[in-house]
Amino acid sequence: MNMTLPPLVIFGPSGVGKGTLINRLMREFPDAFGFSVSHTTRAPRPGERDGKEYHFTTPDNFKNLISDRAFIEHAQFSGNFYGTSFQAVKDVAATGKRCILDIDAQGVQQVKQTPLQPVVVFISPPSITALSQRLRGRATDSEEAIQRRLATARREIEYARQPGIFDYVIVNDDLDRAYHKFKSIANGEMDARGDQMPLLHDWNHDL
Ligand SMILES: Nc1ncnc2c1ncn2[C@@H]1O[C@H](COP(=O)(O)OP(=O)(O)OP(=O)(O)O)[C@@H](O)[C@H]1O
Repeated sequence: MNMTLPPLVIFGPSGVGKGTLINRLMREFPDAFGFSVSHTTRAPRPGERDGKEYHFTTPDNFKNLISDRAFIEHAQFSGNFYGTSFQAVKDVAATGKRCILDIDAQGVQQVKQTPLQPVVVFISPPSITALSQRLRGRATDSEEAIQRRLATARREIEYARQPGIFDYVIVNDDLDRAYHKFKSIANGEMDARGDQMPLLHDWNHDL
């Protein structure tokens, strides 16, 4: 059934719970969903295999792929290129799985310009205060990194608020409730429903 479903694009601010929702979906339906293998120009870390964790490539080759329009979306982070190729998404579809793309707002913009017709899901925090608490609760970042993530979050949310960006929004308030909605959208159920975009007007609270 999933062979006919277009790629599922998930985006939302860092710390909102995208990974948590996707991991749960993958655990419940290990055969139904898959991730595409991205290209990168960064060096492989010990244990990483070419074609498994990433397609490792040189900056020159990466630039050639860009000119050949091989990428659905690509971006540069800390001096390295990263990209998702059309071929990588096709490779997932060829296994009979629905491809999940967890990308940022800039990537969403790029994917929406391709003929893939992805289903785009924005994962929203119930409030900015909750988002900042989750980032702190995860305890993976310094205070400076958290402030940077919150600034980026603001841009992601502002992008998502523009008309016509997402097909569904899911407010990740109660995890079980949010997952239930996420699962029905991911499975392409006819009666799947998203949430309303929340106001998120608590930016200026003490975060
Ligand atoms: N509904 C929820 N209620 C409370 N806490 C949650 C909920 N969903 C996720 N969390 C917690 O919030 C933190 C951030 O979640 P997660 O790492 O999945 O976010 P993310 O959107 O994938 O972030 P990043 O983009 O940085 O990878 C984790 O500690 C997770 O356990």
